[in-house]
Amino acid sequence: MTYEFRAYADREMLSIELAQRLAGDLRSALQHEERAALVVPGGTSPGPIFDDLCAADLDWNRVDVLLGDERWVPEDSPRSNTALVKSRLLVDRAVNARFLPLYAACDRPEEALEALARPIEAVLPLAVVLLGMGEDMHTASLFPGADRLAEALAPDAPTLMAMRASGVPEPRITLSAHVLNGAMAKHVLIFGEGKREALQAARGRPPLEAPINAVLDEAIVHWAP
Ligand SMILES: O=C(O)C(O)[C@@H](O)[C@H](O)[C@H](O)COP(=O)(O)O
Repeated sequence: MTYEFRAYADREMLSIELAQRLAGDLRSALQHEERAALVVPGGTSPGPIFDDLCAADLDWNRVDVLLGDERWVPEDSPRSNTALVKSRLLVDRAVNARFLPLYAACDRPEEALEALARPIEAVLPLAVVLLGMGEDMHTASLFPGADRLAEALAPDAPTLMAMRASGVPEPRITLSAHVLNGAMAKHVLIFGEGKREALQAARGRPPLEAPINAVLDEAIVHWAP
C-alpha cells in the first residue's frame, strides 16, 4: 500500500491548495465524462476547504456531491453533516451542483438504505473522494469495532451500509470501502499532531483494526498542524 503524505505550513494554506486540487480533479474528470461525483467528509475539519471550493470556476451543474457518511440525525441537528455541506459547500458557484442525500426522515437508516443507494449507484464510479479521519483511525463511518465493519470492508459490500459503534452517539450510514476505492482521485484531510501520530500508528495494521488503511492506497494525505 502506498500513499503520499503532504504537510502544509498551516491550515489556511492547506485549505487553499486542497480546494484547488479538488477543483482540478473535478475539471479533469469532466473532460472525459458527462458528470463527476464528488464525495466529501463531515465533521469539523472540512469547513474551510468547502469555503474555498464552493467558489471554484468549474461546470458545477455536471457535478454530483455526496457525503462519505452521515450521522442519522435530522438536518436541523448541529451534528448533521448534510447541514454543513449545504451551508458551506453548496453555495456560491457550487450551488449548481446536485446533492445526493445520505439521510431520510425515518427512525433507522436501514429503512432508507435502498432508496438512498439507488441515485448513488447511478453515478458510480466516483470521480473524486475527500475523506477525514479520527484519532481512532476511522474514516467515513468505518469505525474500529463497529458492528458491520467486516462487511463494509468486503469487496462485495453493498454501496451504502448502516453502522453502529460504541462511543458513537447515533447510528451512522456510510459508503462502503470498495465504493470509496473506486474513485479516480482520493484525498484524506487531517489536522493536528494527534491525527498524524494516529496515521503513523496505523501503519501495517489490518483494516479491521485501522479502517483508514482500507482506503489509503494511492491516496494523498493532506496534513497541517
Ligand atoms: O461524520 C463524520 O464524523 C465523518 O465524516 C468522519 O469520518 C470524520 O471525517 C472524522 O470523524 C473526522 O472528524 P473531524 O474532522 O471532526 O475530526
